[in-house]
Amino acid sequence: MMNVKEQDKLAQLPQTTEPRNAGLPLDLDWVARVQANTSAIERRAATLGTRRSVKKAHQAAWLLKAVSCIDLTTLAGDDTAGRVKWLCAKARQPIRGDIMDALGMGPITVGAVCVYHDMIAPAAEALAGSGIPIAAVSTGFPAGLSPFHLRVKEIEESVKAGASEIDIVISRRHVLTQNWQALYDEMRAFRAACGDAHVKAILATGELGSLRNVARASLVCMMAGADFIKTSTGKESVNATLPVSLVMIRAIRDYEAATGFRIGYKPAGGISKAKDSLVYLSMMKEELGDRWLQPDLFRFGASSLLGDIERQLEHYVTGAYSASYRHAAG
Ligand SMILES: O=C[C@H](O)COP(=O)(O)O
Repeated sequence: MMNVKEQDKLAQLPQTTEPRNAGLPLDLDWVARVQANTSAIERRAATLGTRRSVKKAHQAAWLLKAVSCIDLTTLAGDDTAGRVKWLCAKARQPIRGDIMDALGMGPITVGAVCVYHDMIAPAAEALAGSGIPIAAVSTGFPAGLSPFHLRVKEIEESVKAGASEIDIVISRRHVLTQNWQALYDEMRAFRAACGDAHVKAILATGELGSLRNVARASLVCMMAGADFIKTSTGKESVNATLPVSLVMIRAIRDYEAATGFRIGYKPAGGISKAKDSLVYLSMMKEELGDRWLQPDLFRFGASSLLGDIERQLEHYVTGAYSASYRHAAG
């Protein structure tokens, strides 16, 4: 079985804290220069996950790395305090103790728990003392079409209630009409309302019309101070995809090259298989480097990924697959 020495070195990288993105004045010339070569991006995306695979102990280490980067999410109209408390217990001990013992691993946690505003209080109670952050979706999630002052107020209320990460949704219409000033101003206001809480800008890429729009919206949100850019709410008909991810992480790379600020990336929606998480991690490593394999710069927004990862790890330690219903986080 795997022990710490056998682990891939990526699992031992230190947790560090980045200086926070200070943002930039809106640079419309830079925005206008941004293009996206859709066919080249799709060709590159098609190669991801096909060229190399990680096996056995290395795969187990990568899967544990993926677990540490999950924003364990419940965003359902029928969420209850009971469901959120169960999720928080899972966040504290994401992989069963017998599997972790067999792997020779000490305790790990997920990156954060992600909930609607009304579920922050039960999450705060259940996560007390764990150090696991609470992320709250905000600003009229998922459509973002409530009155602007209420969207700002919602952020303030969620921070007051105990969320240290706020996942805002942008106004898609500002992107579709190329109104970059309006998008920038909105994002600046959301960032200001967050105070010390970190802000993830959800672009809802499935509704932005083109990869070029995704690239430009990513850049504008970073200029306006986003700490993370995130693909989707999980509620659009198309959520996280590899082509969209390539566009967004290359925008992150360009922004770092120009400003020195490292922005986090959160693919979200529809990522439910362990093998998909490995593709995302290897894409981050290849495109941005090892620094983006830490939860302060990379998260999966996922409600059911953890269950499949636990099932694969159980297979690794026992040689047998159990039924997926036994891994209820799936
Ligand atoms: O931000 C997280 C997403 O809402 C989760 O989407 P999912 O339920 O498809 O994993």
